[in-house]
Amino acid sequence: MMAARVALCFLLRASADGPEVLLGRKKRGFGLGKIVGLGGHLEEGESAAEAAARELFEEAGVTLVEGAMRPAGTVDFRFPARPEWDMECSMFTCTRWTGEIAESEEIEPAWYPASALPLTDMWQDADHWLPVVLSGVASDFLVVMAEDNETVAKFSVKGAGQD
Ligand SMILES: Nc1[nH]c(=O)nc2c1ncn2[C@H]1C[C@H](O)[C@@H](COP(=O)(O)OP(=O)(O)OP(=O)(O)O)O1
Repeated sequence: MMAARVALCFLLRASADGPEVLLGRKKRGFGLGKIVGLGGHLEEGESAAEAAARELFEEAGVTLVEGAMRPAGTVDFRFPARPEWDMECSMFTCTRWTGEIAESEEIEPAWYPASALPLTDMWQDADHWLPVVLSGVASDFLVVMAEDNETVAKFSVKGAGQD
């Protein structure tokens, strides 16, 4: 089965205590209750960057400043026990946007220190790849979930990219 294509964008801002990242608690759909990156599925004819920008507007009410999105690598999420959940995820970071961050029906956004991510409330694979992404290193990751679709059976870095 072909993996669905999804895109995430991590908004970053500076604080006195170091960089912070915008994540959100999922209020419905896939990963309900978990804290996740903002984003979602690509629509027909959309690029990953276009999808990420659309989803950030739909989920948090912000408009990304054109040209301010930086490609931040990919994650190949595989669920061998549920192959229909497989996702090929393109990631971006962005430090410039307009509009006030607002809660939506899908997600409750909040800022977290990059050095103190809410890992216990995230997918269990996130601690393998999110700190790397936030450090500015663009890599291509492979995450294979175990039979329970929650624990990580295998994690690898396919190759280091350019940032
Ligand atoms: N193992 C995993 N770890 C993780 O941190 N994020 C994962 C993951 N597997 C999938 N994801 C993310 C990627 C993707 O952005 C998200 C699912 O996409 P969506 O939020 O768009 O799904 P939904 O079905 O809830 O939404 P709609 O497309 O709005 O119906 O889950």
